[in-house]
Amino acid sequence: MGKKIFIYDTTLRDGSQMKGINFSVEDKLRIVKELDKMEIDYIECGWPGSNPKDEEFFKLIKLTKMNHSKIAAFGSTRHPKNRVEDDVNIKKLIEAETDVVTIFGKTWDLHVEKALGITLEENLILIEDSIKYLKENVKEVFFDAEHFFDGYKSNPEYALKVLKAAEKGGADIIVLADTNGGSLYYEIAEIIDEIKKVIKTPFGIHAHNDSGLANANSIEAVRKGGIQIQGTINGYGERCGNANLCEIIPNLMIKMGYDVIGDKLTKITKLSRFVSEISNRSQAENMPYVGGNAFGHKGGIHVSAIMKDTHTYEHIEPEKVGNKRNVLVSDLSGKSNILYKANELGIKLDKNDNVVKEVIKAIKSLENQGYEFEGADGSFELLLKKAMKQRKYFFDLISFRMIIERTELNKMISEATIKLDVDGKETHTVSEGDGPVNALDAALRKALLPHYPQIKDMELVDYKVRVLNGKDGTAAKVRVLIETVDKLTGERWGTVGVSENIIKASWEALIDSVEYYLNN
Ligand SMILES: CC(=O)SCCNC(=O)CCNC(=O)[C@H](O)C(C)(C)COP(=O)(O)OP(=O)(O)OC[C@H]1O[C@@H](n2cnc3c(N)ncnc32)[C@H](O)[C@@H]1OP(=O)(O)O
Ligand SMILES: CC(=O)C(=O)O
Repeated sequence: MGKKIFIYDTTLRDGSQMKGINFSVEDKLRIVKELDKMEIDYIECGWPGSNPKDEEFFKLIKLTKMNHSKIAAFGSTRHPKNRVEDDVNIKKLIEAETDVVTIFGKTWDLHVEKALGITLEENLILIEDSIKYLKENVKEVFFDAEHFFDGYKSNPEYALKVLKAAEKGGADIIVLADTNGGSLYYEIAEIIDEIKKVIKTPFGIHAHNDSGLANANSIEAVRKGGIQIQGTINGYGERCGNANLCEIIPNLMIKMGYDVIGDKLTKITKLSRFVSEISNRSQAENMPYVGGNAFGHKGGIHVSAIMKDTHTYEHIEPEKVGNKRNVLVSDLSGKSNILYKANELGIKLDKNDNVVKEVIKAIKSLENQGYEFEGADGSFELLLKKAMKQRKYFFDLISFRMIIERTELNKMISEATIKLDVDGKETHTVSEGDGPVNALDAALRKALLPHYPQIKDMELVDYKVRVLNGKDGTAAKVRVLIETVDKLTGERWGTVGVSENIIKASWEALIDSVEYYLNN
């Protein structure tokens, strides 16, 4: 095992400074629990002096037993007008009774003079006395040197004086912050070489991603001897976000051999998705290591090669980070995509098999008409089974009719009437729904339930419509993608329909969804 690098997670503090993220106290407690299970060393949970929610959180977290992680409270150096022992924010930090307190202080002369409006000397004094006072009351105190790299570029002598003041105050770790995220990795390296000549205190980095280099800058700091990386799950954070721990941790462990989170790396994909869910954001599919498409292969040439050796188009085995490989079927597919997907379904096919050629031809032609099979694995499987003459049919549509009515009371009512042939018997049902597709779904279920009672366990969970040729206005073709779940097993499948008529496109996707379920 290599050298230990300490991870300081600030998802709950800097992560929550991202537009659209607003954690409740309960959300924070749930995330802390997961980060602790992942053996994250430090969890910065908020600013006790900032708002009542954070105050309440810090009261509750005291009652929570942690197995690995240390809890950190965040704040600033004392206000220039206050004596340190009278400063409300400093008092609140101490009252939080956390293992660690992290305070940030100004390092850039521009900020000292413009934002704080004090002299450079006064700033050195307030940094040193804030840290010294906290050290008398808290076990570990970290100093975030805000804008350190910009400060160094503006006035290197003063930026180093700030670090010396923090060291004199007794900071346990000095965290060099690239607050505006504008630094390049070689600048980080060059500047760190200079600070090492001046301070002995261990150092870490807090990098923002405004130049797209937060991860590279953090790794560069470690290469230069840094022992702590501050970052967030999924890279959430103010403006363009923070260094992304879901990318940095695998790099440190797999590529560089550091000791970071013990044997928990295989759980990092799950952690990323959990935090996305709690943050009410879709996980970025193309996120390295943990994204849904991080090991997804679409081009036929890629799929052909990974079937021979996965290293041809994968930098690591997906299992190392708890992710998995997936192959997509589209008009960029070759025979290998079809073979791979068939194999996943337990169907053995030969590359020269006519079925493979037939499916490829059908997919390319259907995608040309607007169908998309990447997100419609259920429809793809039906297509494959049809080509193999294995697809079973359970009902035939005779006709359907939709009525959409606006009542005098301004209520919208959707009603669907369906006539089906099921097992040679004509079935006629009517249902109302929240909207036309919901009514169609309800009428279809009503007709099929007496014959196939198992469909009560399937549920539509997502419905997406995309206009394919917008220039045709209301006559444009639309693609409907439906996602359905089996409530008993949790299995999900997607189906697709395309038409100029949104109801017809929905119907196609809907019957594929039911037929997929009944075929399996
Ligand atoms: C780089 C970072 O991400 S730092 C973290 C940023 N996060 C946040 O700001 C979220 C939490 N913040 C808050 O809830 C509020 O801003 C509070 C409670 C901290 C302060 O609120 P207010 O007292 O209303 O002040 P306001 O937000 O308007 O301004 C910040 C004050 O802090 C001062 N300040 C800024 N940095 C520091 C510092 N390092 N040390 C001491 N004081 C500082 C500013 O000069 C300003 O004081 P002034 O009003 O006398 O000019
Ligand atoms: C401390 C912090 O959040 C920053 O400097 O960006």
